[in-house]
Amino acid sequence: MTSSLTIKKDFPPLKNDLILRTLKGETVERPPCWIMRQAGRYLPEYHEVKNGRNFFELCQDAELASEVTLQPIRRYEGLIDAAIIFSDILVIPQAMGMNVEMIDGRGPVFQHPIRTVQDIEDVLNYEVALEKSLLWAFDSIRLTRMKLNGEVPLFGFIGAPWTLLVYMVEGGSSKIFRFVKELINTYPELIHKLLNKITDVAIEFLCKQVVAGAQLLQVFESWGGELSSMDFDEFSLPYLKRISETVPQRLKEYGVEDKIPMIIFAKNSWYALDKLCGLNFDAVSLDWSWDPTYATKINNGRVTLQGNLDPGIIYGSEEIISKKVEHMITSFGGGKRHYIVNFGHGTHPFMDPEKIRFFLQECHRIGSQ
Ligand SMILES: Cc1c2[nH]c(c1CCC(=O)O)Cc1[nH]c(c(CCC(=O)O)c1C)Cc1[nH]c(c(CCC(=O)O)c1C)Cc1[nH]c(c(C)c1CCC(=O)O)C2
Repeated sequence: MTSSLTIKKDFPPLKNDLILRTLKGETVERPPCWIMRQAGRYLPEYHEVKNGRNFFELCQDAELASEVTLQPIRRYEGLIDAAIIFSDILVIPQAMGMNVEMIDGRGPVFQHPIRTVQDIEDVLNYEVALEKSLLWAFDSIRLTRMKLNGEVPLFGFIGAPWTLLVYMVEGGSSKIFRFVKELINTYPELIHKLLNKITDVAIEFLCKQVVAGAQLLQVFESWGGELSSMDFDEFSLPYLKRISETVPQRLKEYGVEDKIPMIIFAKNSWYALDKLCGLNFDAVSLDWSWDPTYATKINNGRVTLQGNLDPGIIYGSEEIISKKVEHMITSFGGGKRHYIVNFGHGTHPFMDPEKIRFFLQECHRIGSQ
């Protein structure tokens, strides 16, 4: 078995570095394009590979996970400028000793969610061994880098600490966030200890994904918008800040020479945009609640912006897709600098892959003008 600690230097040379150049702040020929959840259930070839398997079983099989990662890159040949490793944000809670299953039609389900002080203490006392529990993730990244053959760079990712806490406490998806709100408003100090531990694991996991071969990183704060502005400052922002500052330092200690770009996606956290642009991330990904012109003004050239059309446009007509792509790209300043095309959130299982192709083609056409 390969050791996850050694940096492999003989991956195939990168042929498309558009997204990396953009993230360095360079002026480029057109905006790079990728899509959150670009692999998965809307693709018939995904179901063929999944073939009734359990979701986490699929993630943990390097051969199959790398195949699924490559599917959108192959299908939309030349239209997508980055791959994202096929895995899930919930692998961190798993590595922290929690049992999570993915139930079809229901989403993630935790066997024993954190509900009491004792539950928190148990997780705090759990000894995390990433190289053992997530060895499959590093193997999967390494194999995917080989199979990508330098076509496009590969993203590693994590869920941000607050979003992971939500899942660990609610035990799955939620609408009212009753249990996590109860805990943060009853035992804030203990919750901070837990968020700090999740952050430590998240930092380590991001760095080890890079050591295994990830060339850029995205942090998903999908439940950011469930916090008030004041609570975001307390329960999300400090941990995002620590991740953005510590990962580059730790990577140097790991012997990684290249600067690894990092993107933060904090969904519905509109009140935090100015603060997010001031952290040490290279890009901020926006959901569709943002007017690109206003976001560009607030950013004021500090970072690259990514996003942000409502993925729901894919259910619409080609004429309207074109119109909205045009509006998006021009409002982000034409797309030749500091801009990456994406949706404001992930694809849905019901989307027509050919409509997504049309969207990507239009982004190329309009972004090249
Ligand atoms: C919140 C979150 C999760 N996982 C993720 C997030 C952050 C992004 C977001 O906000 O959507 C991140 C994620 N999940 C998945 C990826 C793989 C790479 C890619 O984007 O193509 C990524 C980057 C695969 C997946 N993760 C999941 C699937 C579907 C599982 C299946 O095939 O049955 C996939 C392809 C399952 C998952 N995973 C999660 C939920 C809530 C669910 C169930 C709901 C749903 O089905 O959308 C947690």
